Amino acid sequence: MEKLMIEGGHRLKGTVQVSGAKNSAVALIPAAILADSTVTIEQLPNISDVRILSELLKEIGGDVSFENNTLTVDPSEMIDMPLPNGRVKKLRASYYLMGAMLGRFKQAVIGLPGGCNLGPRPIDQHIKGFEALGAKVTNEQGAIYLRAKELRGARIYLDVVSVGATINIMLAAVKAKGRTIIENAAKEPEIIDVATLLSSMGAKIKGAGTDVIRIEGVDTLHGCRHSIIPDRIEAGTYMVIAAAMGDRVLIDNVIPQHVESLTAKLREMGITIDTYDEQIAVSRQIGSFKNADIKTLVYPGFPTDLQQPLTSLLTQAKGTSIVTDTIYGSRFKHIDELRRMGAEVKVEGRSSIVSGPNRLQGAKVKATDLRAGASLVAAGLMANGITEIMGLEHIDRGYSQLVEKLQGIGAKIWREDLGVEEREDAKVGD
Ligand SMILES: CC(=O)N[C@H]1[C@@H](OP(=O)(O)OP(=O)(O)OC[C@H]2O[C@@H](n3ccc(=O)[nH]c3=O)[C@H](O)[C@@H]2O)O[C@H](CO)[C@@H](O)[C@@H]1O
Ligand SMILES: C=C(OP(=O)(O)O)C(=O)O
Repeated sequence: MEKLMIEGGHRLKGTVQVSGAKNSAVALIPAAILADSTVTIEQLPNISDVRILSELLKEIGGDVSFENNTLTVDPSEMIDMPLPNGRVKKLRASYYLMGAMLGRFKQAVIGLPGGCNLGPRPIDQHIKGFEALGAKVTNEQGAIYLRAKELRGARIYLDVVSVGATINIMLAAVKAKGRTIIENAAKEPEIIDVATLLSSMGAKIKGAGTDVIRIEGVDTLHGCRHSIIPDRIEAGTYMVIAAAMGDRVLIDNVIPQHVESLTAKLREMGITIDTYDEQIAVSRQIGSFKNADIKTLVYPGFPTDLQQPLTSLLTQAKGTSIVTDTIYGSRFKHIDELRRMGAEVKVEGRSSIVSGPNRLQGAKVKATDLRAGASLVAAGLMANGITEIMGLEHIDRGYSQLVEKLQGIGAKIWREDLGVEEREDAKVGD
């Protein structure tokens, strides 16, 4: 077990290469189950969520290899093996095995997912969708059992705009008989990416990226080759870090439109941002920048996944900022840790209220979830002295080569083994 060490206060300069999108990857990989021949996915991020899902596909009989960020899956020998426990609990996106296995085998048993603890994360809309397609769904001892004689297309109106439910219903519906219409669908870029892969496999999908998705079921899906979109949340995290500490940091392999809500907010604060076709340059003129209020919304609104990293930047802004999370009202576990570093932040209901500017001091802190980890990394880079971040396993779920990428732009950051006492503490915290 390791911890992350950061010596803060160093200015950053150079180019950061963004990896493939975690939230696409974790849906594209299960989607391969639906094909009858080899699916190749290129430019995947080398993160633990991807490695765990690859192992899960092996567990159900897939012939899987993951080398040089390219995953090859031959799904032809897969079976409908129950997965009630084990690896499925280590990540959120194992719920996509439900839609994909239901679509292929007409049945599946999948343990309720893990992932970031952001307060309640129900999957009722996924289940509503599966049931509308004709599946019987039960929860038996923490695992979801799905069974269908056949899947028939249906009109499904989502009560809540949900990324996971939209993708899961697409996965279950592409091989159902007849037409499925998903209304009030989520519009995140990752949904378009999954629809692109499925279409390359022979699926008939229209409207991905709008709030009405139409699917005509087909009997078979074939293998294909697909290249994933860049990770807009990883790109956004580096933009925030560059805004705090960057002389000029070029973020390469990004679709600027995907991070527009962040770009607009940073410009409002007085940060200089230049956008190019696939790159964004972020520079901060020496001196203070302005406070800003943030409200997270579904895409194309400000992403909840960037709320936590941005809060660290707001500790350096002049004035009071209010960060309201309308998606996950209790996504504020990073605040206690930021306070340990000297930040003046309080939480009221669904909002955190940040007073700045406030010089942060290095401290021993713990990442409680993935983006809490990102916010602590950002804070550590801004702080005076050394910051030690525990809970690295959360960060490793979503940031490929974090240490190397930050070292590449001049950050003093490294991994260290935990001491005996720290190992014991980490076990107690599990
Ligand atoms: C693997 C993945 O892609 N994770 C992302 C995905 O999570 P995930 O797909 O789990 O998030 P959703 O879009 O489903 O959740 C949005 C909101 O809907 C609620 N909800 C969701 C489903 C449901 O059946 N019932 C329900 O009430 C949730 O509690 C939440 O308040 O989108 C989130 C919101 O952009 C991001 O933070 C996560 O990084
Ligand atoms: C919440 C996140 O991930 P997950 O849904 O996989 O837990 C995230 O990526 O910020």
